[in-house]
Amino acid sequence: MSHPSIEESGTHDTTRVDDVRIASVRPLLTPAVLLEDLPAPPDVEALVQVTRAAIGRVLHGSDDRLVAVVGPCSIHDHDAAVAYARRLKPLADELAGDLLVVMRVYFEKPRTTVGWKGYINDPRLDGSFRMNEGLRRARELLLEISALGLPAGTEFLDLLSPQYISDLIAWGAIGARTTESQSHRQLASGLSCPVGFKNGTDGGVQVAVDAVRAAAAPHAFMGMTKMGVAAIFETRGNPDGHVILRGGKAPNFDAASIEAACAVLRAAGLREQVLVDCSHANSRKDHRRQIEVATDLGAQIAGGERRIVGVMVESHLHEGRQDQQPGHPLRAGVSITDACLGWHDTEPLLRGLADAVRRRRARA
Ligand SMILES: O=C[C@H](O)[C@H](O)COP(=O)(O)O
Ligand SMILES: C=C(OP(=O)(O)O)C(=O)O
Repeated sequence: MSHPSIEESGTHDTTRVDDVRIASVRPLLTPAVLLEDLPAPPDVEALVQVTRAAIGRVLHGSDDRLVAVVGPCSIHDHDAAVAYARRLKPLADELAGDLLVVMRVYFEKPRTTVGWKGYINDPRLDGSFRMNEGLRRARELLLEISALGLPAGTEFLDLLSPQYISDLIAWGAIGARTTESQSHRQLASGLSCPVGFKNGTDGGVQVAVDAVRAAAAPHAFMGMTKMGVAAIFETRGNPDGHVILRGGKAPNFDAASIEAACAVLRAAGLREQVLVDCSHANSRKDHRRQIEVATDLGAQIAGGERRIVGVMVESHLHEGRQDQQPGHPLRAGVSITDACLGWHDTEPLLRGLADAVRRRRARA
């Protein structure tokens, strides 16, 4: 039997029994240092607070607008993200009577197997994993987008990263691959923003409904304080959890699927409401199908469906996606993860949804 060489085994000390598969440990800056360097100005804090409260009112039925979480699948380029935000902001203002627009500012990507895990994990896109730089750049971007007056939403994937950025987040998501995770439900129970839970990748809605229930309850769990110290956190529970339908083995945005999801919520004694992701398995990963999904949702909303409280759209400056290839510069404003709608299709899509909300209101 051949044994790996000492070099291959990742440690030079063959007597070790702990950390034998840890290749290196590097220092991580503390949240307190980053927040001191890049504090949230009062106007940004106010934007975050006002938006969280407004989303809460939508979820609790006293605001009849539709939450629209719109933006790139993932952030990889600061300037392109700011350029996108500059386009979205005037439209968000124009449609603000009908849509509560939150920009998708996703820094952490859960992968089916392996792949680039996002701007915080690897901001230089080259496997150098400069996470201190990633956290700093993420916070800088959130501050810049918020300073435009546009609130941000993100997926919380890592359990420590919220300490660095969550004060700048108006709406959060727990993804399809982590909705069933106790750790993520505990995290959500202590987050200050409304949190949507995706249905499972197989389409299972029960796990997301269970997550809403779990996150509404208080929990005690281990975490890290802003000063970077291990701590036991005791949470109050998050009353603003909700389900996000993202499709699974089949899409689940049609009226029958909305009813089926609401039946599961009803059985659990929860608010009958869903935010519908036009992308992922609902678009069968074809970005252009998001238009069909949004059109169908618009028809349901215009027909009086009040249980659709929000939509999610993956959209960038330009449509489609691109692979990173050594020696080939990336095209600006094009996704490097899932394919996105371009801006030219996003604008009419949002106008159509706003019109649907107006028609629903007129019926009421
Ligand atoms: O939203 C992004 C992707 O769908 C998700 O992160 C999974 O990506 P992958 O299947 O390409 O790994
Ligand atoms: C990863 C995402 O979605 P899901 O968890 O539904 O796959 C996403 O919204 O970026």
